[in-house]
This record gives sequence, structure tokens and C-alpha cells, in this order.
Amino acid sequence: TRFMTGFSSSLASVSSQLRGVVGLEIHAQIHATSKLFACSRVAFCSPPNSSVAFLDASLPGTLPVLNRRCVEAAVITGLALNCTINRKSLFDRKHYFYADMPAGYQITQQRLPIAVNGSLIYSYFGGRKRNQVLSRCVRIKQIQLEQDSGKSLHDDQRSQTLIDLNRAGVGLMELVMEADMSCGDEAAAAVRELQLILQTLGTCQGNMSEGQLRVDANVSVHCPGEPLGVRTEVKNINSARYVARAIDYEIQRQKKVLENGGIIVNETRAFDSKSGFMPEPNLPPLFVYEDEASVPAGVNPTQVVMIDRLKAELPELPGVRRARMVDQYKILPEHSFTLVNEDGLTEYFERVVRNTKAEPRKVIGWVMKELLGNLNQQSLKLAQSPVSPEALADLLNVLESGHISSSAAKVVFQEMWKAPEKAVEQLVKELDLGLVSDREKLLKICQKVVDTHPEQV
Ligand SMILES: Nc1ncnc2c1ncn2[C@@H]1O[C@H](COP(=O)(O)OP(=O)(O)OP(=O)(O)O)[C@@H](O)[C@H]1O
Ligand SMILES: [Mg+2]
Ligand SMILES: [Mg+2]
Repeated sequence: TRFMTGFSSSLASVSSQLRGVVGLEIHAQIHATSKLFACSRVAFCSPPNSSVAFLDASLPGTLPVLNRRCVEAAVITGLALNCTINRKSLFDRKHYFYADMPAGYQITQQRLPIAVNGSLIYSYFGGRKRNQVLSRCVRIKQIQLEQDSGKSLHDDQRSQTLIDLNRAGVGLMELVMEADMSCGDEAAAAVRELQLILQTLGTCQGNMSEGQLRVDANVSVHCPGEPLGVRTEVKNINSARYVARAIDYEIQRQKKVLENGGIIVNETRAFDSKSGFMPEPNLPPLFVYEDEASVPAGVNPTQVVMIDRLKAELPELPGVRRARMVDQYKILPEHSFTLVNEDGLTEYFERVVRNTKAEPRKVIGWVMKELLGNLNQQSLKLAQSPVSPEALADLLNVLESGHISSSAAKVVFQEMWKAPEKAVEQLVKELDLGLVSDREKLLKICQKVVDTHPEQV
């Protein structure tokens, strides 16, 4: 008995030291009109098998032709994630047998991927009360180009499996992250930040529920300072919330298994088997060039991917934009997150600021409270707002000039929402909300109040 007690208490103390370790692999469908190696369209809601090139169906005699747009998307994404772009990368075949992969292999980049050694900086609300903005960094091991598979559709009534090849051959970027995270919240925040970056770049539409962004979570537990534990893999998670839940569940499960003296088994399916790679014989090495000067003679510079050109066209990334908002307009970091998360909201805010004398810090209050409040209440998108940034700026100018009080301005805003065709001045007049500044008039009003209230006087 004494032995058993001692044994279980030492296991319990091991368990309390155990920490989760998380590494993500993320598949992002490249936003392009055609597929990675064929001219068939990338179509999301079209009828099954209506967008299938001979290559997608693996007809004999077909050969892959690389889509330049997909390479550019991977390079742009790599640049935005601080990666080194490999001037030369290679394609490989990964063999496995699945009904929705008619060739029996996937073309991917196993040996030498297009981008390596990057990083993703993300923030999340943590701390005891979850009200602290914590900043983290996860290393990106690599970004590889590869083909998506088709889809198997199971018809239970007829007990049949049907194949839809519309998705077969769509370009994917697989982003492999190092196992730098430790819980579901971190992973979910990293996925959200990546989603925002991809959407800003336009390299992936990032709609998770439509499968445009799919997450595989690798999870293990270990005691800090000791080697990493055996990982298990939860595949194809299609929402950031599920990423957090699946990971936290898996960390708890593994802790319990170890606590009860069990071992973690590497649960990777046959689909992932490491065997079965070979160099793709139908595709030459992929070269990208630094600038025009580095393009070899005889190669048409309009037909190649040039890094300096893509770099010059990179948009302002979410992290940079948030920092600029805080710095330039002296707004709260929380508000900078809201501005960047809502499509077009930064532009709206900046347009108001440009057109008004009101301080940016005042403007942000109106945008966060009145504008977003009304939009949320009516489940409207920003683009559907009846009040334009210029109209809000007009209102704030009238408020600044002292013609109306701030509570009256709020009433006017609600009226503008209902009647966007009316100008601010007109509404102020109609509602009789203007502040009286005529001394004579004010005296008369005061005298009348005094005269009619002798007792109080
Ligand atoms: N002990 C560990 N605990 C948690 N995550 C880990 C651990 N070891 C590796 N990982 C993560 O597992 C992932 C491995 O991905 P990688 O693509 O290299 O291989 P794979 O999962 O075997 O291949 P596939 O692409 O077929 O799934 C990386 O995101 C890495 O960070
Ligand atoms: Mg992988
Ligand atoms: Mg994996």
C-alpha cells in the first residue's frame, strides 16, 4: 500500500509538470483562377466534375505545366512571413492510394521547398482575466507548393462513394510551423493571424468553413527541459475555435494517459506514411530570380517570377498596420485589433480622420461605439453602413464647432442612420438640437424659468 501511494503521488507530480507542445501544418488553397498544373478553373460551388482537366483526372499522356500565379502567391506569402525564398526548388511525388487522387501520387515539394525559415508574429488575449495583449512568435519551417486532392462523397442511401475531381489539382501552400506553441489559445490566435495575412496578401481567401484553410495539429506533452514527447496528429480542422478545442482536449488526454502510466502512440494514419517519395520526373527544378539583372540570357523576363517586383507590391501587413494605428493616432491597442479585423474599417476610420477636425482618439470612440454598435445590432457589413465616413466627419465637425452637444450628436447619428440622404445641418435644424448661444434669448428663457417657479426661487 505504501508503495502504491508513493508511486501514484510521484506520477501526479509528473503530470502537473507536463506541458503541451503544439506544431501546426496548415494547408492554404491558393487564390488563383486556374489549378497548379492545369488550366481547369478553380471553382468552389460548381457542379461535381465540371472543372476537371485531363491532368486532374490523370489521363495517360498528360503532363503538368506549372501555374506562375501559384508560384508568385507562395513567394509573396513567404516574403510576408519573413522566409528565405529558395532560388531553386524541386518537385516530388508522394505516393499514396486514395480514390480521390487518381494518379496515385500527389506532386509536392519534399526535398527543397520554395520558402524556408520564416516566422509569424501573433498576439492574443491572455493572462488571468484574458485582458492582456500577449505577443508571441512561431517559427515557420517551410512553405511548400502542392496539389489538393479531389473529394469523396459518401451516398449512404445507395451505399456508394462518388468522386468529385473539381478540387483535384488546386494549388495549395502547405505551411509547416515549428512546435513552438503550448496550448490551444496560442494555436488558434496564430491561425487567425495567418488567415488575416493571407487575406491581406490575396494569396488565399482563407474561408475555413469552405476548406480554403485547413489545419493539422500535432500535439505532444513533456516536462520542460526534457526531450519532446511522441506526437499525435489531428487532421483537417476547419475552424479556429476547433483548433483551440481539439488541441486542449488532446493535451489533457495525453496528460491523463501518462498519469495513469500509459504511453502515447504516434497516431498517424496510413495517408501520412513517410515512405513513397520520389523526384517528380515531369517537372524541372523551379527557379525564381532576385531581379531583372539576375535573369539569364535567353529567358524571357516577363515569364519568370521576380522577387524584387513582388516585394515592392506587398501590402501593409496586419501587424504593421496595428502598430501604425497606435503610433499615428494614439489609439488603444485593443482598438487597433478591431480596426484590422473588420474588412475596410481601417480605411473608414482614416477617411473620417482626414475629413474632420476632431481628434483621432475621439473619432475611434464613435467608430467603435456608434458605428460598430449599429452595424452589429442590425447584422450589417461595414460596406452596408448607411453613414459614410464623410457624413460621420461632418457630424463630428458640427460637434467640434460647439453647435450641438455630444448627446445631441448621438441623436443626430441615429437619425442619419435612418435617413442617410439628409445632411447633418438639416437634421440638427429639423430636430431643433442646436445649442442656443444668443445672449438675449438665453436671458429670456432663464427669466421665464425663474418667474414660473417662485417657490423654488
Ligand atoms: N513532438 C512534437 N510535438 C508536437 N508537434 C511536433 C512534434 N514534433 C514535430 N511536430 C510538428 O509536427 C509537424 C510535422 O510536419 P511535417 O510536414 O514535417 O511532417 P508530417 O506530419 O510527418 O508530414 P505530413 O505532411 O504528411 O503530415 C510540424 O508542424 C512540427 O512542428
Ligand atoms: Mg506536412
Ligand atoms: Mg503532418
